[in-house]
Amino acid sequence: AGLPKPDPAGLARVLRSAVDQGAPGALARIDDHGTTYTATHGFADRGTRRAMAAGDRFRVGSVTKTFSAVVLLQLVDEHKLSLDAPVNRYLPGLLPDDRITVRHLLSHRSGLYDYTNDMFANSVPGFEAVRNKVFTYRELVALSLKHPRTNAPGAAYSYSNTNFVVAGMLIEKLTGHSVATEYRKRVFEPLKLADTFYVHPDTRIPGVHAHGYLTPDKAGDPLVDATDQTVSWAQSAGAVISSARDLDTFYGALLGGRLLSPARLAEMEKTTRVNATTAYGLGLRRRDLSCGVSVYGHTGTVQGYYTYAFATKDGGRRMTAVATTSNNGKVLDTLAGTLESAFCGKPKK
Ligand SMILES: CC1(C)S[C@@H]2[C@H](NC(=O)CCCC[C@H](NC(=O)C[NH3+])C(=O)[O-])C(=O)N2[C@H]1C(=O)[O-]
Repeated sequence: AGLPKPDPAGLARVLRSAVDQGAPGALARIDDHGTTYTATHGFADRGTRRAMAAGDRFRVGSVTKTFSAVVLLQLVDEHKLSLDAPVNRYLPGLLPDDRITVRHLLSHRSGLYDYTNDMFANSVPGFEAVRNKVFTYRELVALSLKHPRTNAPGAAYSYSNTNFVVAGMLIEKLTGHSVATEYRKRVFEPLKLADTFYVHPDTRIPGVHAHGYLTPDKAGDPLVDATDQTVSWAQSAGAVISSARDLDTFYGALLGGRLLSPARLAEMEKTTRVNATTAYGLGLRRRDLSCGVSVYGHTGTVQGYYTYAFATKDGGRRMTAVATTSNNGKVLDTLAGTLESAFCGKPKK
């Protein structure tokens, strides 16, 4: 309440710009206290030229990190895990520093190096080398531990996929189940997220979905259809598949207090400033918009898909926007404009 009305025309303009800047397709959905707005532009499939549909499924990338954080924070609520305990208490000998705590992982303050920096230094060859590979969690952690830590535990924010790979290991160790089972039992089923899946290591997106296209590093080279991949290089850090409707439902339920105790949700929203407009809590980003509104959610970048999925602090208004390319900074920056259209309304004249 008190928010400016959404600006559907502005939302549609942003999607058109994203497509003009190289995304084959784009979609957005706003759920605002019972009213839904959708917008689409371009193609879901360049081969068949099927038009983008607002209900198309897609890979959410690091939006997955909020799902993993929710499961771990539920385990805290169930007294099975302490945020300020050393990770090595639950996974003896895994990390080379007993001072790294669970909270450090979820807030990207552990100092654990992000192995994807090496993996995707050359975007297309890096992707082709792993798109059908299946990694164990320990293999991914080992790739990280080949490098020195980026900071002492808790000393600084430094985003790292490794943190949420370890989070997946914690979920499996503490529950005795796969992350797939825990996501399904604790989030997907209770919220009836019918478009949301964790199919790792299967490479296919179930049901009607948008194709995602990786932009090569060299200008002029053809886009690479990156739709089918294991996402085993990310798993609990990035392998969830969903839809705009389901991500709006998820962040609405999370911020509306349906998934965690008030105390745990408050801990999730306690943030470290990342830059002038962004701060990071526990598996949750806060973005401070031009109209003074702060929204909470996560962004995602996985080969072929950029995602923004954010909500107001009370979860009353949510927006998910997707562009079906990646490795294209102009598209990523342009797509951020959907947040302004959704939560700040028409630009002031
Ligand atoms: C912090 C981010 C941006 S990166 C992190 C995670 N995605 C990855 O780690 C994939 C990185 C390679 C993706 C690839 N890029 C290259 O290959 C570049 N050479 C492309 O664009 O398809 C995710 O998702 N997070 C984003 C987030 O949280 O917003």
